Amino acid sequence: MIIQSSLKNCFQLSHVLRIPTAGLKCAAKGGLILQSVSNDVYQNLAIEDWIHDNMNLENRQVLFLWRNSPVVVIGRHQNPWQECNLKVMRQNNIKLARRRSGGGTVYHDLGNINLTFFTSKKKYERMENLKLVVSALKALRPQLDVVATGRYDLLLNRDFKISGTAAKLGRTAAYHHCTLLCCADKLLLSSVLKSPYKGIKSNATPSVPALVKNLFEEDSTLSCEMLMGAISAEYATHHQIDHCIIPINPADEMQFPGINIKTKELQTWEWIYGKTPKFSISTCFNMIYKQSCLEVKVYMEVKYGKIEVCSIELPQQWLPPDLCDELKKNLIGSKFCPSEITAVTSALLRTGPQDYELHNKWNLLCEKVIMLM
Ligand SMILES: Nc1ncnc2c1ncn2[C@@H]1O[C@H](COP(=O)(O)OC(=O)CCCC[C@@H]2CCSS2)[C@@H](O)[C@H]1O
Repeated sequence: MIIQSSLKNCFQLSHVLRIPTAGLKCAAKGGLILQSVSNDVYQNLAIEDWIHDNMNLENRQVLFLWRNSPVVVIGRHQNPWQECNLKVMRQNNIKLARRRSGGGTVYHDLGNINLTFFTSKKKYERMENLKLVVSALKALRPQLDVVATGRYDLLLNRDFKISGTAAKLGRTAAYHHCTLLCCADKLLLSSVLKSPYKGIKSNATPSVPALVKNLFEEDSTLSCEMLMGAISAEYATHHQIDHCIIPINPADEMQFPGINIKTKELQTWEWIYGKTPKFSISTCFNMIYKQSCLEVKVYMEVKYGKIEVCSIELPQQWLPPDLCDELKKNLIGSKFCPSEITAVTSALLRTGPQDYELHNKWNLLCEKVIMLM
C-alpha cells in the first residue's frame, strides 16, 4: 500500500478537491482514493457531505476510507432511545452520531473500517462496490467465505454479518457507504445496541439485528491496515488508476471550505436527537418509599426531541396533585434528555416544598423520571 504524503504521482489534491466555481472545473478524471487522518466521526461524516456537495463526480469516482473512535451511528430516520443504550454509552464514553443516509444502527471503533464509494447518481451501484470488497478479501485470503446478500450486507460463513450498508442519493451525486468489521469490540457492540427503554411507539426506521463476527476471528493475522490496503488495491485495479492513497485532514478549512460548519452541525443536539421522528413513550416504574412500593405511570409525546405531552399518574395521597402538575408543566417544552431534565427539576426543587417529607418524595419522583431518558 502506498500512502502518498507528497502527492507525487497523484493528482494535486488541492486542485482536485477545490469547489468547482463558475470558471473552475475539476479537470482530473478517473478514480481517487482518500483516507481520513481523523478518527472523529463528526469530522468524517462532514467530509462525506462535503465531497457529496462540492466535488464534481460526473467523470470521477472516489473511495474514502475512514475509521472512528468508539461511536454508535444511527440512520437518518431513527430513534436513538429505541436503538441503543444511551446510559451505557455515557458510562463508556461512546459517542452518538446521526448520519445523513438511511438504514439501521451500527457500532464503530478502530477495529471497524468504513468505506464510502462516491459516484454520480447514474453510476451508483452498491452490488458492484460490495463485489469489489469481496474480491479484495479473496485476494488477501482466498479461503474466506464472504458473500454479499440481497440487502447489501456482507456475510462471513453464511451466518455472520461483517458489513452493513447505507446510501445517500442526491440530485446528481450519490454515495454508498459500508462498514467492515475487522477486530471491533463485540462485547461493547452488543451491549450498546440493546435499548433498555420500554413502551416507545414511533414510525422511525427500525434496525435489523444480526449475528456479527470480526474478520480477525476467522484469521488472526488480518489487520485493518491490510484490509484497507487490499480494498484500495482492488479499487485502483478496477478503475485503472495508480494505487495511491491520499491522506486528507477533515479539519482543513483551506482544503475543504465550509467543512467546520458541517462538522459542528453534525454535533448539535438538534441534529443528533432533535431529528428523531415524533414518538410516544408509555411506561411505568415502581418507587419504594419508607418500605412501601407504589406504581407510577408515565406517558409522554416527544417531537423534535422535546416533550410535547406529559402525564404522570400516581396516588393522590402520596403527592399532592398540584406538585405533580408543577412537574408536568415544567417537563413540557424541555428536551427529552437527562441533563436538561436534571437542570429543570433541580431548579424546581430549590423553589419547591419546604416540607422535608414532600421534598424527598418529589426528589425521588424527579430522579425516576430522569432515569427514563
Ligand atoms: N460495524 C458493524 N458492521 C456490521 N454490522 C454491524 C456493525 N455494528 C452493528 N452491526 C449489526 O448490524 C445491525 C444493524 O443492521 P441494519 O441493517 O439495520 O443497519 C446497517 O447495517 C446500517 C449500516 C450503516 C453503514 C454506515 C457506513 C458508514 S457510517 S454507518 C446491528 O443490530 C448489528 O447486529
